[in-house]
Amino acid sequence: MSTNAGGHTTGRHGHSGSVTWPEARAIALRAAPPWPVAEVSLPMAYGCRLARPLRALVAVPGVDVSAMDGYAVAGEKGPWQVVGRVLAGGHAHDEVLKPGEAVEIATGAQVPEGATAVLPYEAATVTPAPGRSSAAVEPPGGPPGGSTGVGEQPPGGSTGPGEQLPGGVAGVGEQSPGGVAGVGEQMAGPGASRWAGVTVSGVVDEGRHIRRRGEDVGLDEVVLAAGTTVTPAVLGLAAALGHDVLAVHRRPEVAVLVTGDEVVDEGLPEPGRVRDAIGPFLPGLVEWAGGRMGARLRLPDGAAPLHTALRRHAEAGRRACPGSEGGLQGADLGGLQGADLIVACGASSKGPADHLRAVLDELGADVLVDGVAVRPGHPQLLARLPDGRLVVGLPGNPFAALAAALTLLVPLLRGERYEPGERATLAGAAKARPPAEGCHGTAPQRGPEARKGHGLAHPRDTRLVPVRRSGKGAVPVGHDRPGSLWGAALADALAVIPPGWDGEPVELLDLPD
Ligand SMILES: Nc1nc2c(c(=O)[nH]1)N[C@H]1C(S)=C(S)[C@@H](COP(=O)(O)OP(=O)(O)OC[C@H]3O[C@@H](n4cnc5c(N)ncnc54)[C@H](O)[C@@H]3O)O[C@H]1N2
Ligand code: MOO
Repeated sequence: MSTNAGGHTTGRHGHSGSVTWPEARAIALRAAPPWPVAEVSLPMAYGCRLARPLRALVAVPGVDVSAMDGYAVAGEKGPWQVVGRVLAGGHAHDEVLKPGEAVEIATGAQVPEGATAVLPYEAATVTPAPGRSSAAVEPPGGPPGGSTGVGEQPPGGSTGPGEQLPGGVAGVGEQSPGGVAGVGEQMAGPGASRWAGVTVSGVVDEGRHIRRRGEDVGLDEVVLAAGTTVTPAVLGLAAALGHDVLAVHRRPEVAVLVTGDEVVDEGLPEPGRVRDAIGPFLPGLVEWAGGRMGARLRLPDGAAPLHTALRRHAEAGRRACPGSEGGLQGADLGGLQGADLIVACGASSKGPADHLRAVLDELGADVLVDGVAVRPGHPQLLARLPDGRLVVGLPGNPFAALAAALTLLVPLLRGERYEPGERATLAGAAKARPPAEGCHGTAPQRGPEARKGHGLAHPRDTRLVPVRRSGKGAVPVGHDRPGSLWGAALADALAVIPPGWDGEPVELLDLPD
């Protein structure tokens, strides 16, 4: 037996056959398989982890483009003769720009070969052709409602030759929304006569406001490592780099078996019945931990229904393997055919209706965790079926089930992405209910130790205590009986209190928000 950094002993401990809480979590992490890889469309990849590094299928930008609305000019000194216009998404200017020439250009439009820099409208002085009105250089159809075309008189003043247009008033980009200059319009060639004699001047630095091909991302450059979680930004980046599908470890699908003849799914439970309080919290927890919620089946008490459901799942798994034929029809599989992992709620303890352990044995499962020295949640199970699929057994008491899910299920679903929680001091520990004698805890400690809050500790078992983070540390919220989720609903974390805890900072396990 050894002691880890959190002060827990590791190895078999506490209840017969059970392992310590840190060891149970470590076993689950070791058991987490790399979930199957699939090529999925971008929206489907959201929340999954990349199975392969993300490479750029195209350079970004793909060609040299303008970073500003203005004029692409050739040669370092103006004035430049305007010879056309290029819009984003339109035709490129098909001639090499000669020194002394310029094209009006939109942000994102391809910069013509030969261009030295882009002169933004704000820095440009446009001079109409001598003896021609500004209308002569208007784009076809004239400027859109109120905006000023190149060389047109700006509001509130006359535009004499050489006068600078007000920044942003005239612009290719402004004309497009008005439908004046269609996307792709290019005024080189015959249309260039409209520009005859129009010049533009200003001061440019070589290369200024030109985004060069591959400047953001080079062709074939690796931008993200395998294992990266696909966030909204990753989806946008992948699209920008030319991807329509991504190879991801698809999110494991979790099927849930809810046992218990006394458990009802809706309405007011009659005396002797209880509402299912575990089924409702699992979908959110599974999604939060990176899984996908699959089928939920209600099973009557008894070994046979549990045996049948798990055996069918194993057969469904074999059918799902490439090359396997025959077997059960989809309708017979009870919705378990897609599941990578099964969670069984209840039936994990030692009562006459608690058959999970025996059924797993009958099915030849390898039981990896059979009870954990933790309160609440000690009758929790982790087993691997002969086909490799994992079964997590959660206790029937709802808060115990939540604590067990955070112990085994979340590490299994997160795998390599799992990170232990931060450490925090425990404040106001007196609010927490000291563990009661018996199966759910031990007698509270008395004296100065208890006043420091050490009464929360159990001599042999870890305790998981609902807390809320505050400026003064984590504050136990109370209401933490195994059968009630009240405390967990008030809390934002479970404090992990090691056996024999003496007041040092404790790990906080996040609760799903
Ligand atoms: N002789 C022993 N008895 C018990 C032990 C033990 O070690 N020895 N452990 C106790 C602890 S701790 C727990 S937790 C429970 C776990 O029991 P099971 O996992 O077998 O679950 P059940 O017996 O079916 O139910 C326990 C309790 O929870 C209620 N329940 C069950 N399912 C749900 C649900 N989906 N939603 C809400 N409530 C549910 C059920 O009605 C029972 O009250 O065993 C102790 N006994
Ligand atoms: O799992 Mo039980 O207390 O530990 O409710």
